[in-house]
Amino acid sequence: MTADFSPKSDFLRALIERGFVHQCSDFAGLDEKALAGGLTAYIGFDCTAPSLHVGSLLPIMLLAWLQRTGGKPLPLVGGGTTRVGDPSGKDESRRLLTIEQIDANKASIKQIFERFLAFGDGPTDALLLDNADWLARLNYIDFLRDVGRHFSVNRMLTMDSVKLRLEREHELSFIEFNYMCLQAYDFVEINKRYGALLQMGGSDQWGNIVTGLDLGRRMGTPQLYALTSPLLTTSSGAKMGKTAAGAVWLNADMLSPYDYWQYWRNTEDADVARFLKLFTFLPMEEIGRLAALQGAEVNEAKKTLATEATALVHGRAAAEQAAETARATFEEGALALSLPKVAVSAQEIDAGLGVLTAFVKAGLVASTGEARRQIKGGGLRVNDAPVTDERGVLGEKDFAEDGVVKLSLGKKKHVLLERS
Ligand SMILES: Nc1ncnc2c1ncn2[C@@H]1O[C@H](COP(=O)(O)OP(=O)(O)OP(=O)(O)O)[C@@H](O)[C@H]1O
Ligand SMILES: N[C@@H](Cc1ccc(O)cc1)C(=O)O
Repeated sequence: MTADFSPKSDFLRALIERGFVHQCSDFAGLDEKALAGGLTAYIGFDCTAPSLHVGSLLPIMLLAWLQRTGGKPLPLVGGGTTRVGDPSGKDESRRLLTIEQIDANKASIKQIFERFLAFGDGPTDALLLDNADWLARLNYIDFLRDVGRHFSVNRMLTMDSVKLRLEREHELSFIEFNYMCLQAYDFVEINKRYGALLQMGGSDQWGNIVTGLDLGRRMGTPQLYALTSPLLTTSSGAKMGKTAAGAVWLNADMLSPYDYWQYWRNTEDADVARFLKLFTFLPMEEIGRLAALQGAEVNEAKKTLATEATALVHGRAAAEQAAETARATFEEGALALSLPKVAVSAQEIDAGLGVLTAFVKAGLVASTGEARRQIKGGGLRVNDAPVTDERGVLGEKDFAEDGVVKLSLGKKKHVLLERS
């Protein structure tokens, strides 16, 4: 769809070459607006959780690219729309959140935008909007008469968010059915208030966004534009942002910068180049060089991805700290595995290997008496934990996953007892 279009504007060029574009209502028209300068665009984020997750990074990066190429980004929190609940891409009705929950979520979501966008009063400075400012005050009858009359229910029934529920005979409540009207109205209102011509979002938002284009046409706005990004999955088909352990949150109090770094470090080989383009601002030439790395060197590219992506969300210092912790942990692990090993039979372990005997077997002390003396002086450790009980017994649990237990005398002498 984008293959035969060569953009003239820096904005669309960056978006297309980095893989951000799934659909656009009018490439040529939007390119012209972007080229003219001062393009204002908005993206909405509902406050359904206390933090955004890596799936929402894609829309945030769209806003960041707009600002970097001379446009004005308007991130919007859905203080109003979250009270209704978007059925797009959802098989089942959402649980309605209380207003207190929504406000708490909103407060903790907001901070993330400041990491990616420069806010202020200048022409390309970002402004944070909240649709509760206009939606919460709407009068039902006035809204139906002024706005509702422009919506065709026939057309609404053809939208994916509605059609999929109807086809599967899954419940779609009236409140959810209204959601697209509110998002469409937002677009018209944001055009009036801030001159936004473009709304972006993930591909699941297409129906809601083009409903806004339609409404704008009927309510006399200038031509509005829609652009969506692909909904990202990893090469193995998992939706980005969700892991078996839960979502990959952006707020540090919900996922530590170290775990966030590790998430990116564990990227599948086939995704590295794609993710470098989407989730870092590294120049394309640098990404080209990293993408060409082969074999074990791919790990270098993954580390760069992890550090750059973490720096954007948590700051450069936290990202470098995470990279350093990962390096140290890895090197200590490698070091441990190259320590001298002494075999102990499985029967001996299963019968209960006394801690004193274990240190004698390892050759770290000459006798159980010496072992006792060392314990009193705090000189012996098992798997880095000081031994305090001379009657202690080493069991299955002490032999870590790879079947070894690390015995240490003082700081420098280590032996691995290996189950054989
Ligand atoms: N994996 C993804 N790739 C691209 N965009 C995404 C992804 N996940 C979410 N988004 C986009 O981020 C915005 C917020 O999404 P939304 O509030 O639906 O969260 P969600 O995590 O997808 O929801 P849920 O997990 O409850 O199904 C939307 O514009 C959506 O299109
Ligand atoms: N519907 C969007 C959020 C949104 C809310 C209001 C808008 O005007 C635009 C977008 C989502 O669920 O992700």
